[in-house]
Amino acid sequence: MSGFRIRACTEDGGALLGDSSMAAYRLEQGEDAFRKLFRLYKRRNPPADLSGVIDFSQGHPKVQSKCLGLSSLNDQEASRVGLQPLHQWKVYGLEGYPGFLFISNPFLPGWQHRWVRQCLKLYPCKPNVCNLDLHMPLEQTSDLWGTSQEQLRNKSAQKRHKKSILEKLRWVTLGYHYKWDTKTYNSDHRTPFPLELAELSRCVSAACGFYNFKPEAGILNYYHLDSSLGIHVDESELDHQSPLLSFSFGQSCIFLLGGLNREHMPTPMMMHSGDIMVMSGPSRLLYHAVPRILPFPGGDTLPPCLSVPPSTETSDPSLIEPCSSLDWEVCVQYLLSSRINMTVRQVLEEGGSFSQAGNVSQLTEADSYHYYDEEMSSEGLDAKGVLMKRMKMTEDG
Ligand SMILES: O=C(O)CCC(=O)C(=O)O
Ligand SMILES: [Fe+2]
Repeated sequence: MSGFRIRACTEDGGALLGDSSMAAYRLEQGEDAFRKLFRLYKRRNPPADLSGVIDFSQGHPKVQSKCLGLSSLNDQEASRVGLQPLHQWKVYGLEGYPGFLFISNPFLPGWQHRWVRQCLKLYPCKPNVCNLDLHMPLEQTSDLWGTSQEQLRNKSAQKRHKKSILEKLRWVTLGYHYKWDTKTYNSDHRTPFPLELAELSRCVSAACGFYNFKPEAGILNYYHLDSSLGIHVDESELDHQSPLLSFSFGQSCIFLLGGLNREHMPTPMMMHSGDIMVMSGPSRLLYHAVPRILPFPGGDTLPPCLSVPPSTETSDPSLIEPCSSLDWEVCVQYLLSSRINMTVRQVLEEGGSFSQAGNVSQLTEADSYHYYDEEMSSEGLDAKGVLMKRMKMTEDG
């Protein structure tokens, strides 16, 4: 064990972990700090002490409020994608993480609903790509919403609920489609990036001072209560100067933000429905992971921001249409035990192309996603559709 690991445990770990977590936290030889903390928070029995997990909406000595330049996004642009006026946003930075911004649910009441509906009803449709395409015929994956909606609507009435196909969805890729096996994007595998999601991303990135951000690729992750996302760095994009944006909806999660290597003690934080993270500058290539999904306390309920009815406002119907109450019923049943995350990335540098870059894959372990999902693992595939043989080797990142 290196001296650095011991220091990380006693200094950073002491400040961030609650007492009982600290007792459980002792680095074993050969286990890096990130993996150790990942396993700690992934554990359900006995449940981990969450008192050291930063909740940005509750304040914390390491959290600083940030002011954004108010002229970077006007109220009308913001409202077209369901965002509050910029002066109402609560934006935070985190000590020790320059370039990292956390925006605490800036969505207008009733508007997250439209994004959830897009993620469940629209974005899994062709030509977008999803995990189910890897092991199901096209006829079965072409209309996940259509095949699942009745089953989901009746979910609460059923004693034993048979999983709908929509509940087997684990990821969708948009724009330049990420190839999980080679860990690359390709110029010849690109489909149109959804306009309204591009606009949402442009609004958020401009608000944070990134005026030239080009939303070129999206990875949507669909989590259930037993899902986690393994330790990784998002470095397959050829452009690392642009921010990576991350939007969360539904149940909350613990997100671990680490350093440039896995020996660096990560910081655990909550991500709630509507929260947005921006990883930019020195924080763009940090290790991170989602060890745990946390159902809203009390069970069988949604967080308050999703318990309001969907907004019916139609000021600019062409951008994102309202979520009907019929569609919302299906989304509610889905979200009672799920979290959806959308990440948006710029793939190419300004004026760059794949041929210039050579599109050479950097096959590093760091970049691989090591999902673990109890149900999917029983089907012999992990959430990204990678064979379990590989999963077993890397199970917890
Ligand atoms: O679900 C999250 O919050 C993280 C997703 C993520 O890291 C990714 O898709 O690369
Ligand atoms: Fe990531």
